Amino acid sequence: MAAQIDGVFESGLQQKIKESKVLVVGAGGIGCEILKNLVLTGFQDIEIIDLDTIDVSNLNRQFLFHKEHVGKSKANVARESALTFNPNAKIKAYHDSITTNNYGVNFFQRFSIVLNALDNRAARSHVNRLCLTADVPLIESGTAGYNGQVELIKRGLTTCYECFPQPAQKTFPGCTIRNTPSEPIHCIVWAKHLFNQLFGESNEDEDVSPDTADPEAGANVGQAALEKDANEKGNVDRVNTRAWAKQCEYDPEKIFNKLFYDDINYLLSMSNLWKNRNPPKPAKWDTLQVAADAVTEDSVARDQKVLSTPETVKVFAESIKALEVAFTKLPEGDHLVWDKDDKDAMDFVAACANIRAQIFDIPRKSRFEIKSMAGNIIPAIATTNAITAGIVVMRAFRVLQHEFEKCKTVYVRLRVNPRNQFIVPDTTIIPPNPKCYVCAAKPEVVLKVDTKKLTVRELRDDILIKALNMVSPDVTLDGMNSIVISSEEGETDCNNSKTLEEMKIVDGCILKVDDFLQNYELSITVLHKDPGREEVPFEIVADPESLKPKEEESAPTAAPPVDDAQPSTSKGLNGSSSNGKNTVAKQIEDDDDDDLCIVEEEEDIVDKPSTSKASATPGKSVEKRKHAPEEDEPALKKAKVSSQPLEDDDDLVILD
Ligand SMILES: Nc1ncnc2c1ncn2[C@@H]1O[C@H](COP(=O)(O)OP(=O)(O)OP(=O)(O)O)[C@@H](O)[C@H]1O
Ligand SMILES: [Zn+2]
Repeated sequence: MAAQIDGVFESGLQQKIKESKVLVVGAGGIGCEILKNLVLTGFQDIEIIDLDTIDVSNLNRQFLFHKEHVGKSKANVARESALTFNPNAKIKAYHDSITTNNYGVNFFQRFSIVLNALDNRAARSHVNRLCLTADVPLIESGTAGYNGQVELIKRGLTTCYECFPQPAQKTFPGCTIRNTPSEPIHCIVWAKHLFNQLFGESNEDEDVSPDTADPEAGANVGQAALEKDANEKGNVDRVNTRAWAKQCEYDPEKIFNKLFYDDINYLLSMSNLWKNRNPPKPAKWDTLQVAADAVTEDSVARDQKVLSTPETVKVFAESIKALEVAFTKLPEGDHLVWDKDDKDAMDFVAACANIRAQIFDIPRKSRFEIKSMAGNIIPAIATTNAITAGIVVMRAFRVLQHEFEKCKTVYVRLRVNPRNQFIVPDTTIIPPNPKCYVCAAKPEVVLKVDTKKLTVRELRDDILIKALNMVSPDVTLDGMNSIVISSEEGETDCNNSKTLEEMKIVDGCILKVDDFLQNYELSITVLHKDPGREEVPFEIVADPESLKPKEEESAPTAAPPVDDAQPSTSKGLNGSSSNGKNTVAKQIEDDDDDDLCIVEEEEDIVDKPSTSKASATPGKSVEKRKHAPEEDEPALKKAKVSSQPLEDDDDLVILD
């Protein structure tokens, strides 16, 4: 192998490559490329982990996988394929999630470097926290279409993955979705919720019926609304939607009339909503034509054009019947899972979204457009993955040589920038944010929430797990010695449905949160806020200082010393609206210009002999917390779409 021939690499580096132990997290588009690069450049001790199995759709860009591997573990097959390049390498594969408690700080401390090749924010945050605690350098990477990014995360030296707020995945207020949609995406979200109500995992938060608790409807919710009983949550209590659909044997006409005629009439009766909006126009099945002929099976035509109303209604009817068949085949209690690649599920969502759009006079979309919006799809491009993975491994060389100062974040772009760069390094290494809610000396955030409404379960699932990316949080109320949430199964279940107020968690209280698996402690100051219509259910502010009235100019923020918390920037997280002052969230724009030109300005992208001293893995010491990471308890995480702030330059980047 070329990499082992003397003179290809500077000898010190060659030795370090041989001696190092590398963990690759994720064996997908970037992970496969990284693994191939590692074995080809002489790395000999590699571990790779991926929780997934190989899907046909992976084969166009994950070149360690072939047709015969479909259905098999990604990590295991990646290992086998990579070994064919270098049978002498030692590769250990784990078919598992990195967020389980098999992989705690002790596990991470065994590595010289960790290379992330993940596709979701939850797993990235988790690895970020463990690498910080274990003090192992982490190279984080991601691509989105033609854009890519590689950054080093090193405790005390660079920003961590969570130092600055990332734009939250866009969510929409329930009343917009249920009562007053105004954009195609509102109808698409509603249609996905409807799918879940009828066939999927039904979720109280995904109610599709008119919301009489909408503050904008005011006291005057209309005659029809008054006549019907609303339940204590303000939802119109019909028989459970799924039970009702079953009773009427998924009759497309009945379902259509309920959703698009009765419910719309009901909304019309909430007259306050339509004072400054165009009212919706109810649609009744027998006044519509249903296409007589089959809607084209030509998948391109079917995907690209906006279907006529008769065609849409036909697709609606056919997809309901097909989903009914699939659903009734399942064992009692089981449900379907919405998948953009499932023809009937996608047809159903596209048809329902377009019928609702028409009712609300919102532009309708092609199936393809709806699929992209519903599935948050940005195409993965093999070349971007390959370039990005190449940069990851070159960055790994720098890290092994302890040339951290040369590891500036690198962006891969489609077109050269005004400086003629296609691969663009940042100008400086950005130091950690001293107010980071993860890597600061004393991580803290303020949580603004309606304490009369938020339940303990919602605090755990929506805030600690979903928004703050914890896995197994324990929560106590400061000064009261009371356990609010325990990670021990069942121990605090009795609190789950209580509101924060009922738990005596009111304005000004401080919660101490500890996630033993991540070795992560966070202090949360709770501020009560009254509910408002379009407001997000909660807001997390990572810099409590930013909430105080500005009396005097705060001292300018200097580059932070490693372990010292200092005043600085504010950040807003999640709950949807972020008020982060530093957030630069630009939209990724796909260019169609294919004229690529690689111009390297900085030598540090190119491999070059190094003169720096190298040492083995840096000394690490980790404080053990109350639970050993080996204790087993499966960790569940929800995937989130990630994207990050960018540098000062024109285009954006990032990535999942
Ligand atoms: N918690 C986790 N532990 C281990 N591996 C993970 C975890 N979360 C995600 N992954 C893996 O990270 C990889 C990311 O690769 P990639 O972005 O190419 O996704 P993909 O699923 O292969 O492709 P696509 O999402 O485009 O269909 C996936 O193989 C995924 O299984
Ligand atoms: Zn940080």
